[in-house]
Amino acid sequence: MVARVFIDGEAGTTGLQIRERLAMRRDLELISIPEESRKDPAARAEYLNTADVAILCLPDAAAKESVALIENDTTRVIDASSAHRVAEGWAYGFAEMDADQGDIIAAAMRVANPGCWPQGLIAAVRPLVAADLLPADFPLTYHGISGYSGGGKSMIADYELRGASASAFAPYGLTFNHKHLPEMSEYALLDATPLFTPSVGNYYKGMLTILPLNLAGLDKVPTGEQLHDALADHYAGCPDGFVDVAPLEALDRAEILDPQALNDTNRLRLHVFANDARAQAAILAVYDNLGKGASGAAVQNLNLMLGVDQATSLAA
Ligand SMILES: NC(=O)C1=CN([C@@H]2O[C@H](COP(=O)(O)OP(=O)(O)OC[C@H]3O[C@@H](n4cnc5c(N)ncnc54)[C@H](OP(=O)(O)O)[C@@H]3O)[C@@H](O)[C@H]2O)C=CC1
Ligand SMILES: CC(=O)N[C@@H](CCC(=O)OP(=O)(O)O)C(=O)O
Repeated sequence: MVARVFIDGEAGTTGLQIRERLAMRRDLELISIPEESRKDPAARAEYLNTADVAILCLPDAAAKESVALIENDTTRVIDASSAHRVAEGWAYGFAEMDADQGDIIAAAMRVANPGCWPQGLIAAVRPLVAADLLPADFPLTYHGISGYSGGGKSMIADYELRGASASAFAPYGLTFNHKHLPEMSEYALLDATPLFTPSVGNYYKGMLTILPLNLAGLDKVPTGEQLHDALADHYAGCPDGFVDVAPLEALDRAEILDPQALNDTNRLRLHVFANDARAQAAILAVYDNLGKGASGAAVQNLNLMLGVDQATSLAA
C-alpha cells in the first residue's frame, strides 16, 4: 500500500526539509495543499482527514488546531512542534531513548517529534540516570550553540538580512523559562529543572551542546570511563546507528567538534570528556538541528510507523 503523507506547514523550514527527504520515495504519495489555501482550516481539514500520516511543521497553536481538525480514527500524526511533547496519549519520538521506544513509536497514532535542544540533553542524561550513575535531582547545567535556522523562517530572514554584521554568538533564553524545559526534565528522568543557556551562531544549521558535570558532591563519583561505557552500551543496542558515542578521548581543545559536522544527516554523536582526579566531566553532542533535531527524526519516525527499513530512506 502506498501511504498518503500530508505535510501541514510544508512551506516552512522543517516542512521543506521533510519534503526534500521524501521526494524520491516511491512507497509514499505526498499530498500537497495549494499555496493559496495552506492556512485555510477547512482546506487543511480535508487534507488532514485524507492522509494516512500527517506531519505537522507548524507553530504550536496551529499544530493543536490541526489535531482538532482530524475527525477520523485513521490519520496518524507526527507533530514537529512542541505542542504535544509531554501530552498524554502521545508517544515521544526519540527512538533511541529506550530499547522499546522504536516499537512504541511504530504502534502509535500520535507521535511528538522531539525538540532539537532536548535531544542532546536526553541522549546524554537518560541512560546515566537509568544506570544510577547520576541522581535524578542532579543540578544540571546545559549549554549549546545552534545555527539560526533553529528559529525558523523569521530568524533565518533576520540573520540573512544582517549577514556578517549579526552576532557570531548570541546567548538567549536568559529568563530560564525556555519552552523545552518540561520535555527535558521528563525524558531525561530528572526531578530537577536543568539550568539551560542556549545560543545562536551566525551560520545556517548544526548544533553543539555541552553538559558540564561537576561530580564531586556525589556519594559515588562515576569515572569518565563509567560514564562513557554506560552511554556506549546503551547506544550500541540501537538498531539503526543514528546515535553513537565517540571513543573516550583526552582533548585539551575540542576544535574538531564542529557544530556543523553532522549536517544533512540524521545522526547525533556524543563525546565524553573527563578528569577523574577533579571529579569533573562534560558530555557534548553534535547534530543537525534540521536533521536529527527535526526533519530527519520526523522521517525516522514515519519509517517506524510505516514499518519501512530506515536504510531505504534518504534520511539515513
Ligand atoms: N527549525 C528547527 O530547527 C526546528 C523546528 N521545530 C519545530 O517545527 C515547527 C516548525 O518550525 P519551522 O519549520 O522552523 O518554522 P517556520 O517558521 O520556518 O515554518 C512554519 C510554517 O508554518 C506556517 N504556518 C503558520 N501558521 C499556520 C497556520 N495557521 N496554518 C498553516 N500554516 C501555518 C508558516 O507560514 P508562513 O510561511 O506564511 O510563515 C510557515 O510556513 C515549530 O513548531 C518548531 O518549534 C522543531 C525542531 C527544530
Ligand atoms: C535557535 C532557536 O531559536 N532555536 C529554537 C528551538 C528550535 C525549535 O523551535 O525547535 P523545537 O520544536 O524543538 O522547539 C528555540 O530555542 O526556541
